[in-house]
Amino acid sequence: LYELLAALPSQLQPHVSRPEDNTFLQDMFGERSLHSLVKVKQKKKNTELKFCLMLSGELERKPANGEIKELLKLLAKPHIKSLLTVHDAVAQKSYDPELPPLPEDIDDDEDSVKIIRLVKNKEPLGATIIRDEHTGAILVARIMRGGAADRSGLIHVGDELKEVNGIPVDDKKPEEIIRILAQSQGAITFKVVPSVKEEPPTKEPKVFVKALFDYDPKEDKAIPCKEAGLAFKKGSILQIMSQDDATWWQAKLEGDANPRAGLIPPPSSVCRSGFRRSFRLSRRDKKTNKSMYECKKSEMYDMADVPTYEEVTPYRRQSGGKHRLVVLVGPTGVGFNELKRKLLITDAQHFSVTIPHTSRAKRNQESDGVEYHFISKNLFETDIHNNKFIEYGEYKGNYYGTSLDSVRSVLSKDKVCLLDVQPHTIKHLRTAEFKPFVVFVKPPAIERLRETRKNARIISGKDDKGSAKAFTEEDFQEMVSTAQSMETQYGHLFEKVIVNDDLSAAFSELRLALKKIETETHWVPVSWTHS
Ligand SMILES: Nc1ncnc2c1ncn2[C@@H]1O[C@H](COP(=O)(O)OP(=O)(O)OP(=O)(O)O)[C@@H](O)[C@H]1O
Repeated sequence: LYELLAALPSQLQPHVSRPEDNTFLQDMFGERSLHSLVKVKQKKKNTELKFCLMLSGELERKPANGEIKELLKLLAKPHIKSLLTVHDAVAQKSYDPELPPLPEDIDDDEDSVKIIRLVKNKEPLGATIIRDEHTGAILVARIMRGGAADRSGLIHVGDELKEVNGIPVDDKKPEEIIRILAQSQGAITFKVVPSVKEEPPTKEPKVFVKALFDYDPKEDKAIPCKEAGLAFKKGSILQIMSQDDATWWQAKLEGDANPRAGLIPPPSSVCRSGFRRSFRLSRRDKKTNKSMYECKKSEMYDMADVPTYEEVTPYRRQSGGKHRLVVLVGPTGVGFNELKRKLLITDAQHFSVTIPHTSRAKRNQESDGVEYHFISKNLFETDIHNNKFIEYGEYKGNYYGTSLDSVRSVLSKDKVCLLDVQPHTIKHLRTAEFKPFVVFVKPPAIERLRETRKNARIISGKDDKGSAKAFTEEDFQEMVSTAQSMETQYGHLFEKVIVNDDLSAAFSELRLALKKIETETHWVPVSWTHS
């Protein structure tokens, strides 16, 4: 290149008619710095560091202007020099894996055989295998989305595995093959007969669900490969990566950097066992459609009733938009009044509570629509009949209740409505209109209740507010056990659990949670955003 550059002006001369062109070419190819650069680059093992040093030399000879000075200063910095030294050291190494030569004994007739070479690091391959019951062939059963096998694009579901690292696998059990794979490091060679049908690459699906139960593949006897399972907790957000297989879905935990999906049980295979409402996983026998797992007859509730997954989507309240209804649930006496009172004191403009209805007669000092909406017994009963109440009850022959309209009235004033209800009413409130944010207020351990509630008083009965008494040991026990059963039965509906141990800590936690749902993006059921 250097010689060519030197020879070019004279070589080109016969083809140039105008003298200016000639001068231009002479100047361009005769330019000293161009020659230096070519010289520098030509030295075969030239490194970036040397290149820069030579460049600096070149630059120093130029008339100094601001930019040249700055460049020289930059190139002289020890950081740049060390960066280049490191670059050179790295660039000279070869990082390609050293692959063993291809096996020579490939049968020419077996034109459908594919030799695949994968380099395995510590991560698993992300594929499962199965023995075909009829042919006895070892087949690739699943490719985990985003795993090493999937990313290679070389292995597909249905491929028949013939050899691993030259070891024939026909006579091996899947477990033995897995052991061979687990022991292999670096390059692994597979000999496979590709499946006839090649799956078209699918786009990454964007379906998110919230898990409504805990799942641990280690405890699940039905999963074909425990390592391929994805453990999650009630409330986890999962991205469903594949539902192609009706017996096992593939999913990733939302926000998890690991690209490899794991197996999760599809909703149809989750059943409830016992009154504890713990979840046991079952697989159904394809022929008899009977559960292969023992879900006793008495435990076989309506499958649709078992909370499994709920499709969710990111949601953010538009500024100035309607607030989500804040629903507090928990055992009586746990501290709703206290928490609501504190919120109302801190910001009465922002928070509000509903005004209940009653059929009892108005007292002198009371006014309609302030303490209560006073209505006749007849009208109260008609309203009950027309499902106007979220909940209602009778006390000393009078009705008391909270109406849906009383909630609407608060929300329409752009205020946050604080409502405490029995947990069984949550499901009626879970609509796009109310988008309830359900907070479970949980009592602390009984020892802490005894300590913190020494001077506390229960306000029993809504009418005679004077009759406040101290908590008894039975009250504490009931509070704890009610909380426990509420959590098992309705836990999947709680978006936030706050333990009311230290009151001010519980209050701060509640305030922060409310602030977050007002201002930040969070997950809500898809159905709430469709209306
Ligand atoms: N974290 C706490 N520490 C100490 N005392 C508390 C705490 N939380 C609430 N209390 C006290 O417990 C008593 C009952 O609280 P509160 O009236 O708020 O309960 P509640 O859940 O609203 O009851 P109800 O369900 O009967 O309306 C009150 O005396 C209150 O001051």
